[in-house]
Amino acid sequence: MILPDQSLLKPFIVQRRDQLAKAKARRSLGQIQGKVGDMPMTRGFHGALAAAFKAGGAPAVIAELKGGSPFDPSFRTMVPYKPLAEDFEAVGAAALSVAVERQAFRGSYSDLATVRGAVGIPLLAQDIIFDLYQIIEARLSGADAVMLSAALLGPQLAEFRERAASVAMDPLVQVHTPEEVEAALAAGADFICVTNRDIHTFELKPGTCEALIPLIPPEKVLVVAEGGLGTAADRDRLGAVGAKALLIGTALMKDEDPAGVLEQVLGIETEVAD
Ligand SMILES: O=C(O)c1ccccc1NCC(=O)[C@H](O)[C@H](O)COP(=O)(O)O
Repeated sequence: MILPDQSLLKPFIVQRRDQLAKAKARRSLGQIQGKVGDMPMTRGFHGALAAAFKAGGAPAVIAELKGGSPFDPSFRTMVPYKPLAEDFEAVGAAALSVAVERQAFRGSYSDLATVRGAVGIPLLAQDIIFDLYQIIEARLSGADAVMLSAALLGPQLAEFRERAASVAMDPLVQVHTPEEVEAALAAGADFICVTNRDIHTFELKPGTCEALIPLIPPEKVLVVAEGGLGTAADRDRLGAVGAKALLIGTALMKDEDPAGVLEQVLGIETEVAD
């Protein structure tokens, strides 16, 4: 793992490492791996986004459920996940991202299991992944995809991608710089998420998606855009540069009417009663 000393992610990783040590003391990697065969087959996350893009001709939307955010300490949500996930699916989200990391994103594997029981669309487990154990945990909790940060994993990226694919999950590789785009492509990524946010400083740099997406070959890679997005204009603008999906979290979760925001992004007209 590559973790600069000044990374704001550091305290969260220290805590996550501690949780993982406890989880491994209870059940080893070998033990949890042995359980994967008992799990139902995953629902294709990449495939669902590709199909939604093809059907709609505009970027699909991955709606993210999270209880908080490391870059916005004022953001805490207690919205019950089951009805929220059902609403997102009914409105037209092609897939959902569910935070499973406790300290930074205020999520849990139990949140993921709740959402898995509520909807039929595929799910991404949103974690800060630096240990192969987390990939198997995500699979056993019902996730169909995991986010792998090129910045954090560095030369381990290919190994983590392969491990996710080996348990039938779609690895989505997160990038924020031209060098990370290069590293993702060199690691064989066919599914890349360009983020406007620097994961070490938490700084939002609007325009990163527009600058980096054109560097990615569209015939080989399905591209997702994320970070500070949440309007129909974002969808149009990023669709025009080649994004096939947007991942939207804060703009939905901070609003009093998350499904209403999703409707606006998707351009769905709602009838208003007189
Ligand atoms: O993925 C990470 O490891 C990560 C670490 C630190 C900060 C952000 C990180 N990922 C980005 C997210 O998970 C956001 O939730 C996602 O981009 C949605 O962004 P937003 O719509 O701005 O909430």
